[in-house]
Amino acid sequence: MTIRLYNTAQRKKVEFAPIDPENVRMYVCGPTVYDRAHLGNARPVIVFDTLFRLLRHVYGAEHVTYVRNFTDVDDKINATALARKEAGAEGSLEELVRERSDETIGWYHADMDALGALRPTKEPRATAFIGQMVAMIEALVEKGHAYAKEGHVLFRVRSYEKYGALSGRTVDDMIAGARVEVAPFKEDPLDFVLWKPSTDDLPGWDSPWGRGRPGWHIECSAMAAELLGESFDIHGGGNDLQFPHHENEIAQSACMGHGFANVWMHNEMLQVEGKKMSKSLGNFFTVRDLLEQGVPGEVIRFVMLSTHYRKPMDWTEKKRVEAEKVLARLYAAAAGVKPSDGVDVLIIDALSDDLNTHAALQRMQQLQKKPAELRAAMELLGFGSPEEVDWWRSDLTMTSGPTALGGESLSELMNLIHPYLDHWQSLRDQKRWAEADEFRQKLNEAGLVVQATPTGPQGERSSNFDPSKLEGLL
Ligand SMILES: Nc1ncnc2c1ncn2[C@@H]1O[C@H](COP(=O)(O)OP(=O)(O)OP(=O)(O)O)[C@@H](O)[C@H]1O
Ligand SMILES: [Zn+2]
Repeated sequence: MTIRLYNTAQRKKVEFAPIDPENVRMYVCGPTVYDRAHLGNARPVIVFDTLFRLLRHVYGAEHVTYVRNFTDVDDKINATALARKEAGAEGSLEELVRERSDETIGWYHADMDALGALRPTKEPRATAFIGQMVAMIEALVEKGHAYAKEGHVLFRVRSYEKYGALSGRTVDDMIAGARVEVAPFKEDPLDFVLWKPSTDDLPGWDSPWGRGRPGWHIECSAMAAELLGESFDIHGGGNDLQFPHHENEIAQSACMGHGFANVWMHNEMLQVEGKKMSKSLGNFFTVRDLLEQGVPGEVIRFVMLSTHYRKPMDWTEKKRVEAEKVLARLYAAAAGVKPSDGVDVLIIDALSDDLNTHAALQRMQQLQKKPAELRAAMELLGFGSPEEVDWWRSDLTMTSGPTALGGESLSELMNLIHPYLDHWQSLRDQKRWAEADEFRQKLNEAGLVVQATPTGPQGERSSNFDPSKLEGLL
């Protein structure tokens, strides 16, 4: 099985050959944990989760290490902590910073779990690796690739000849196009911060350059080296990080003599009216907003995977509605069956072609009539099991139309069972519990399993469903 991936650094699809098939290693830039993740932030999570699942399938779950960091050194986290302190919150600033990061990480986990994303093998927090960052910065200074000035340490960009190679731009192009900060402590405007001083009211760590904190870029270089080694297979993130973040990561690590990442992968942006969804533009909604509106995580995942990761995409209501209909049908078809042993080869082929998730989802739909295969495909693609996911039951009740469900059309089936559900509900409304339970038991014997949900009673046919046994019950 050959996996082909588009390597940004080579600007083409390449055959993927891991350094060590016993330990395939991937690093993805994770969130800065200052607030709820917006829907754009979920795109790399879902994309690289799909790649993680493919790699586990091909090389074995035990043979893949996926690291995604939490950036918990950040002025916005500090600002929240300071505001809480000023409002009278108990604890030191460090504790309040920690509290804010913990809180945000908790939200992040809950939200990304709801999207069916597996937790990465390791999720390091930057603050737990300050020692490694300081050591790397010291080595860079020693090698002449960095210099200390006024409590800052800066990376000397022009000391690294290949700077810009990832995005295929020259240093001079980049100066012209970027907002580079000019500062008195910089030799060159392009030089970027490896370490900066902290004032007393900010979190800080002791270092050879005084009390301070690391810059963002060095975090990833240091954590990747520590947890994955000096060379590893895949580095991922959104294409908004390509420059400067990833160029800077490469410069730091290459100047350490590290091989760093072989394949660079970048997801395109989730957009709103042609612009990147982002906190700074204010054109965002959070994953939690959608979940609270009742959009199931599986539906968000499906919509996300419908577009290839290297294409920009929008979230639209139309896509949501369509995805929900399709998925509800697939869940109904896969419910109660055991997954087949293998996963349909066309799904693996599609994913192996630079994550052609669009084709994989289409193939998944073609498997509707082969429930065991369908179920295995849904598992591989990260759609939770029909027994644990329950929204689709009520969804099917609401859907009407020509959808065929095991012979009868869905609307015929709904017409058939509705009077029974209504009768059960009216007994419950009147608190005639014993009768309600007895009635439910009879429905059960006819193969109609009913249960109460916040949106009303739901019925599901079991395999021994026999409509003739319903006759005479009302
Ligand atoms: N609109 C988007 N579409 C796809 N990926 C995005 C989008 N916005 C951010 N990302 C990705 O989300 C991940 C986390 O990024 P980060 O925590 O820096 O985001 P952020 O600073 O909260 O976002 P913003 O860019 O909105 O300020 C990164 O991999 C980044 O590339
Ligand atoms: Zn990074």
